[in-house]
Amino acid sequence: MQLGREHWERAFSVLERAFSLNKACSIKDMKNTFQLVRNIIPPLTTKKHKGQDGRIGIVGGCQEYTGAPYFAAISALKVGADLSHVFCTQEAAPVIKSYSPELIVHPVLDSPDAVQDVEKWLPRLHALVVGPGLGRDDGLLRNVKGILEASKARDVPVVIDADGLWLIAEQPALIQGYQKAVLTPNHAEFRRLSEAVLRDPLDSSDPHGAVLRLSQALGNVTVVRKGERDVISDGRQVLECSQEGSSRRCGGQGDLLSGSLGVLVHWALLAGPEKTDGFSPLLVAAFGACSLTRQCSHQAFQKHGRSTTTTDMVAEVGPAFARLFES
Ligand SMILES: NC(=O)C1=CN([C@@H]2O[C@H](COP(=O)(O)OP(=O)(O)OC[C@H]3O[C@@H](n4cnc5c(N)ncnc54)[C@H](OP(=O)(O)O)[C@@H]3O)[C@@H](O)[C@H]2O)[C@@H](O)CC1
Ligand SMILES: Nc1ncnc2c1ncn2[C@@H]1O[C@H](COP(=O)(O)OP(=O)(O)OP(=O)(O)O)[C@@H](O)[C@H]1O
Ligand SMILES: [Mg+2]
Repeated sequence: MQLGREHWERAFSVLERAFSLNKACSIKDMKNTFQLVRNIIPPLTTKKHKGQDGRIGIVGGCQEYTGAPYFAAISALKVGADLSHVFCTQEAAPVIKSYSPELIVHPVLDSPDAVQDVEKWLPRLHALVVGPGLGRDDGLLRNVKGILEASKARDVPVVIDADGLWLIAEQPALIQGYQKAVLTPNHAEFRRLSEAVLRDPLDSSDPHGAVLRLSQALGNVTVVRKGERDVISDGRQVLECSQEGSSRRCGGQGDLLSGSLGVLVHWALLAGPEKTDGFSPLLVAAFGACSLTRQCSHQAFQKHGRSTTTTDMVAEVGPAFARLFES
């Protein structure tokens, strides 16, 4: 289905080059940004083997939270990854397995050998999503610190969300300057992170500048600030995604976003900057994940209204993806 002028105007209201004043971008630019996302999507062919379109790992899942890693892992598969692994605590594993036979679940995160147990999978993973449903137990966070260090050493791209961002706020050096990292804070996580890194109260009058500055202070790590509008920056450029979503704020929507982003980050890095027209591949991947999540929310809300939950959104990943990126 062809998307109309109004759609593009809503979808992408502002494109801002860093250090320049706000410049409303033309409809041509908006279309082009969606085109950049399309450019990074690998074609479906009969010539590929299982795994080539993405093997994604999710690090999270503990006694309290089993839904979040499930949403992230299943969303990665629904976007188009071939295999989705969850590294969680022993207790959480049977619960997460019971939600879906499609996930590969490793009950290792609270073991004394957690770092080695995850590390041996790293050569086979294209991206790691760290944090959904992780919780804030000190022992678990120590293990995750080791997993992040091992991922950096092997150049594995990482998306950091939820309690993974709690760890980064405590120890920003863990991610400082790592060019293959994307952080996806919600409102509260952004404030915590920003105040920890910049050591200043957050300036709420300048949302674009705040994201730009945080990214710069972290050495150009890509930051996605989720909210009524999503603001994305790599410290050089700022993109805003205002794709129409819905007014439902049920839990788990951010998990859908981070899981989807895990796959898109892999695809974007594989495609490289030639396909993203000078934009950082991670910026394009982030724009893709934000617009997809919001479109899922929009479509699910049209069907389910007030009773919309993240499970309803997961069911929309395929149709929403096709509508935004394959039409
Ligand atoms: N089904 C599951 O298993 C799910 C599990 N999840 C997992 O839960 C863990 C904790 O994650 P989290 O997001 O609850 O984080 P946290 O830092 O405690 O912030 C919460 C506080 O921040 C505030 N706040 C938030 N947004 C705001 C806004 N826009 N504007 C203003 N305030 C806002 C708000 O404050 P309040 O309104 O209570 O004052 C709220 O209480 C993590 O592991 C995550 O993955 C979730 O993924 C959901 C599905
Ligand atoms: N006020 C809003 N209006 C429209 N969309 C929003 C609004 N706030 C958040 N979103 C969208 O909801 C999605 C998840 O963002 P949110 O801030 O809820 O993340 P989160 O708190 O991490 O979610 P989770 O419950 O999974 O932890 C994003 O796609 C974001 O664009
Ligand atoms: Mg969250």
